[in-house]
Amino acid sequence: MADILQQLAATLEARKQADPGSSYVAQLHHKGLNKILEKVGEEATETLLAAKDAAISGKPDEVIAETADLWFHSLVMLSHLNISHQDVLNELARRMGLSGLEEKASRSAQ
Ligand SMILES: N=c1c2ncn([C@@H]3O[C@H](COP(=O)(O)OP(=O)(O)OP(=O)(O)O)[C@@H](O)[C@H]3O)c2ncn1[C@@H]1O[C@H](COP(=O)(O)O)[C@@H](O)[C@H]1O
Repeated sequence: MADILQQLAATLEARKQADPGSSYVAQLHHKGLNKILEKVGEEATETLLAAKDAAISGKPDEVIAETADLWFHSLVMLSHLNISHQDVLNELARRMGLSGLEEKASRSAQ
C-alpha cells in the first residue's frame, strides 16, 4: 500500500514538469488549484453515491473505483501544494492506537 502511494507520488511529482497535452496530471497542475479542488469534491460526491449504491446492491466495484479516483485526486492536491503524502501517512501513524473517542474527549477538556 505504502509502496503504491510512494510510486504514484513520484509519478505525480515528475508530471509537474510534463506537457499538459500528453499528461492528465500535468493538465490538472496547469489548470490550477481550483480545478484540482473541484475534482476532489466531485470524486468525494461520486464516492458517497457509490457507497450508498453498494450498500443496496452488495457490489463493491463502483465504490472501489470511485475511492481510487478520490485518493488519486487528493494526492494531486497534496502534490500541487508541495505537501508530501508521507506527512499524511505519518499523521495516520501518529494516531495509531489513539482512540477517536479519547482524542475527542481530550479536545473538549481543553
Ligand atoms: N491513478 C490515476 C488516475 N485515476 C483516475 N485518473 C483520471 O482521472 C480522470 C477522472 O475524471 P472523471 O472520471 O471525472 O472523467 P472526466 O469526465 O474525463 O474528467 P473532467 O473532464 O471532468 O476533468 C480520468 O481522466 C481518469 O483517467 C487517473 N489518471 C492518472 N492516474 C495515475 O497518474 C499517472 C500519470 O497520469 P498522466 O499524467 O495522465 O500520465 C498514471 O500513470 C496513473 O498511475
